[in-house]
Amino acid sequence: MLEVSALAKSFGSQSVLRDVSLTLPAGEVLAVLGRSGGGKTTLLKIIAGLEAPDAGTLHLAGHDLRPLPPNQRQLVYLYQEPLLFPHLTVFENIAFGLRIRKVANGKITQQVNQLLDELDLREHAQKAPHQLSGGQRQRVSFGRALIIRPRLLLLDEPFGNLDAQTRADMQQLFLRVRQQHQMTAIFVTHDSREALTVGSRFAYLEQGQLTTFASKADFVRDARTNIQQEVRFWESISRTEN
Ligand SMILES: Nc1ncnc2c1ncn2[C@@H]1O[C@H](COP(=O)(O)OP(=O)(O)OP(=O)(O)O)[C@@H](O)[C@H]1O
Repeated sequence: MLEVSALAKSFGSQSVLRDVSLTLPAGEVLAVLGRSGGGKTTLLKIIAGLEAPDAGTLHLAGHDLRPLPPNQRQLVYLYQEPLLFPHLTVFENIAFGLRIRKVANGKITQQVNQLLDELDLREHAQKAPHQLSGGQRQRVSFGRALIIRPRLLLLDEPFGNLDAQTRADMQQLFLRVRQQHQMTAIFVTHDSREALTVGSRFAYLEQGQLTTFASKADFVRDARTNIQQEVRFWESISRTEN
C-alpha cells in the first residue's frame, strides 16, 4: 500500500533522514517511536508532500507520490493542534470535505451524523471549535479527516497536548475508529506505551535512521525503546509496596 524506499533529507549540512525505507500494507497502523529531533515530523511532511526529499521514492497504492501536490495524494496529515475553521460549527467542520466536493445535502447529513456518533460528538454538533475541549477538538479533526476516506492518515503526536486520561480515552477511540474504517496510518509518538497501544506494526526513528521491527516482541526487546526498563521500574515499585 505505502512503499517508501531509500529516503534521504538534509537541511543545510544537517542530515535529518538517511536511507529510510518502509512498507505499510493496507489496514495497518505503523507506530513510529522516537525522541525529539529524530526526524519524525520531517518523514511525515515528505510523505504528505510538504517537504521534498533529496533522494528516495514514495509510492501509495502503486502511484508515485513525488510528482503529486499535497491535495492530490489522498492522505491527511494531522498534528497536535487540530486545524479547524473557527467560524464553522462542529457539524460544518466535518462536512467541509464533502461540501467542496459538491456531495448532495442528504448524503452529507447522513455521513456527518454517523461520524458524530462514532466520535461521541453528537451533542456538540452545533458548537463552534472554541466551545470545545482539546480532546473534543481533536475528535472533530479526526471526523474532518475520515469523511473524505483518505487512503492514508499521517498522525504527528496527535494526542500530545492532552492530559493523561483524555489521551488514554483518545487512544481507545482511535482503536475503535481504526477498526471501523479499516484505516491505514502512520502514528508518530514519543511515548512507548502509546506506540504499543495504537500500533499494529512498529518502528523506531533515531538520528534520521528508521528501524522497523518484525514483531511487537522485537520492538519491546530493543533497548532503545526503553520499554523493558520501564517494566522493571514498575516492578520495583510494586515490590517496595508489598
Ligand atoms: N525546515 C527546516 N529547516 C532546517 N532544519 C529543520 C527544518 N525542519 C526540521 N529541521 C531539523 O531537522 C531535525 C529533525 O526535525 P523533526 O521535526 O523532523 O524531528 P522530530 O523527530 O519530529 O522532533 P519532535 O518530536 O521534537 O517534533 C531537527 O534537528 C530540526 O531542527
